[in-house]
Amino acid sequence: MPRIPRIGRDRNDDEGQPERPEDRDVRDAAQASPPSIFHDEPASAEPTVVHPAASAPAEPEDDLGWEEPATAAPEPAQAEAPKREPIVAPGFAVMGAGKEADAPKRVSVVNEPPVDPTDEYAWHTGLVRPHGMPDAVEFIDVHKAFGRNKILRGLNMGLPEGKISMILGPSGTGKSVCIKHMVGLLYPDQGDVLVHGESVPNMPDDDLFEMRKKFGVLFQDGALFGSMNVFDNVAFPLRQHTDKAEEEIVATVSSRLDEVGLGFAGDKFPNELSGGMRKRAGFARALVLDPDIVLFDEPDSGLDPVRTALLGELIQEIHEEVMQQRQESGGPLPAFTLITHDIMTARRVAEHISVLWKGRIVESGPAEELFNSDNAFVRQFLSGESQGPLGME
Ligand SMILES: Nc1ncnc2c1ncn2[C@@H]1O[C@H](COP(=O)(O)OP(=O)(O)OP(=O)(O)O)[C@@H](O)[C@H]1O
Repeated sequence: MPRIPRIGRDRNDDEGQPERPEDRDVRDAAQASPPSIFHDEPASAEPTVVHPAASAPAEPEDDLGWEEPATAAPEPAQAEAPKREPIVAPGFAVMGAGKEADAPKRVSVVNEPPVDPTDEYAWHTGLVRPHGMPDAVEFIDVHKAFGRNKILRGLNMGLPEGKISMILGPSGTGKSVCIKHMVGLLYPDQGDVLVHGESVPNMPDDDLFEMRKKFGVLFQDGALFGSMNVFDNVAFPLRQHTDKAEEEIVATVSSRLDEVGLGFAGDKFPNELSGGMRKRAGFARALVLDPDIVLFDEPDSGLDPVRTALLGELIQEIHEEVMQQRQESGGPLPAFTLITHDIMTARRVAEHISVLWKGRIVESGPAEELFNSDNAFVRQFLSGESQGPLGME
């Protein structure tokens, strides 16, 4: 049985923490990593591998595999007029069926200024707008600190099944920390994280190991193993976590590589690929075990606007495809969750948005409703304005 990393369960500070999985080499990762979780380690940091083709690496061909974008212009957000929900006074009431539904319900006037502008949670209505689907992942009053640095401070958040959702929020607010809680690489100091209704922090190691098979994770830069070619990188979870015959592995990997437009690149090494190609290879690897939940940590970082738009389209296409398969097979509908700072990507791709700030949700709900929110923070963040509650602090 592979060793399950239990990061941050006993200690909260950086000093003296157990060795992080990110720091392990490929062999350790093979033993310790969940099936499709590959840590946020740029290929360039991997040990140098001399490969015939790598001795004089060709300039990465950025355009390989990409077709011309149909258009980079954003789709109209919705066909029908957005449904506006009443806004509640900051810090008081929550509508819908969220965990805060027991809070006193004091519905106030739309655009009411914050009760106390010096209150750092003045804009956190915590409004949970109904999305009509069960949650694949739920954070229930989660608190997490590293030493004195309190990152999650009472986080209540749901990520719906069958949707592409996004967690948006300022830098350093704890978005990546959320991903690590979902897959059991970090544990809450307080509160609970549920995946398909099961508590991750309370899972025995064997169950945790199985639970991780539900996830595919695409970390920034694809986090490919630099010592393996693209084919072997994508085949890695299948070889580690299934008993599939090599013939079946070849068929699965080839089909996943074709899907992401890298059918021709199986024998290339990560250092021969452009950033966009590495991300697509990482995406193919994240999908190879048919996960129920796919997590993308800033998939658009380092990509130009056109490649970003194309990656967004690819995510939508594959989500739709998996939706159809699951509707036919009856399995859980796929929950794709992206962490991004790119508002254009959010406008184009997101069906559900959670805005995270200071360790709590400001508002969450269907994307078109969030883009039409009357909350000044949400409005500022989703329009990228310099004026508003969010400053440089
Ligand atoms: N293992 C750890 N030990 C100590 N501090 C940590 C650890 N992991 C994360 N942090 C801290 O938690 C905070 C939130 O980090 P996180 O990476 O989740 O932010 P983020 O919202 O994803 O930011 P960005 O958008 O810039 O990527 C940061 O201050 C980070 O330094």
